[in-house]
Amino acid sequence: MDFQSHALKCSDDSSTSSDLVLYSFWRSSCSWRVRFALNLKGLSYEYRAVNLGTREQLSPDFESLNPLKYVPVLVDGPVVVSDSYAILLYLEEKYPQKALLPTDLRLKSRHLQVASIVSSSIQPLIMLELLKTIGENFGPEEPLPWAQSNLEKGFNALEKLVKDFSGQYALGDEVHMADVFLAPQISSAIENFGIDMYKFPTLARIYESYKTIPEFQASSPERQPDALH
Ligand SMILES: N[C@@H](CCC(=O)N[C@@H](CS)C(=O)NCC(=O)O)C(=O)O
Repeated sequence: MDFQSHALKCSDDSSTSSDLVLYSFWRSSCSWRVRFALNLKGLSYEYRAVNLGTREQLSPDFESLNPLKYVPVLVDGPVVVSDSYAILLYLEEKYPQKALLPTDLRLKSRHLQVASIVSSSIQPLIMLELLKTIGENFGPEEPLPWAQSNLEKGFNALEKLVKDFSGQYALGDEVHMADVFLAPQISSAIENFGIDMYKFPTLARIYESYKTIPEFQASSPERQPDALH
């Protein structure tokens, strides 16, 4: 794939929302957050698959889009932004329809806290590359309990943070930023790491609600063009 041509195209300033391009990998939970948010905001976008299986993220062309060599990357005309948290804040400001952050500061801060816990204190500790390194250095039986204990530590905190605020979703009856981060992470915890959600009753309950949201369903890994079935 020619990532470079896109990076060059981004220097052209004449963009509209129809210029949105998302660099994504179907199984990436970080990409899933952005797909979910774009769907919630009703924004159409061009999907460009970056195959993490063949390490396409390491190509010089992709590196010119994101020097950290991770998906997701969103390109919006002249703007290139990577990192799901930054992308979410960018989308929120540029496309205020279907707000993902409430105006109430107390609630807003909790949304940011939940999103940040998922993206900084859970997902980086269970990344595939890290688990591979743990397996190679400490034995093949080590990665799974490592991942499970980090997921459970994070979910314990998240359960406490959402329990008294939750409604149909994490922090009320509207799908907001906390949900955009929680839904893919809970799905991955169950599907990839065998986490039993009974210890986290609020998270388990809201996950059942997520599964019925069309925008969440459409953003799921198996519905992406690069999904391997
Ligand atoms: N904090 C970043 C993390 C991005 C990230 O870890 N992406 C993973 C997929 S979920 C990736 O691209 N991994 C490729 C690699 O490890 O080389 C975000 O939220 O977007």
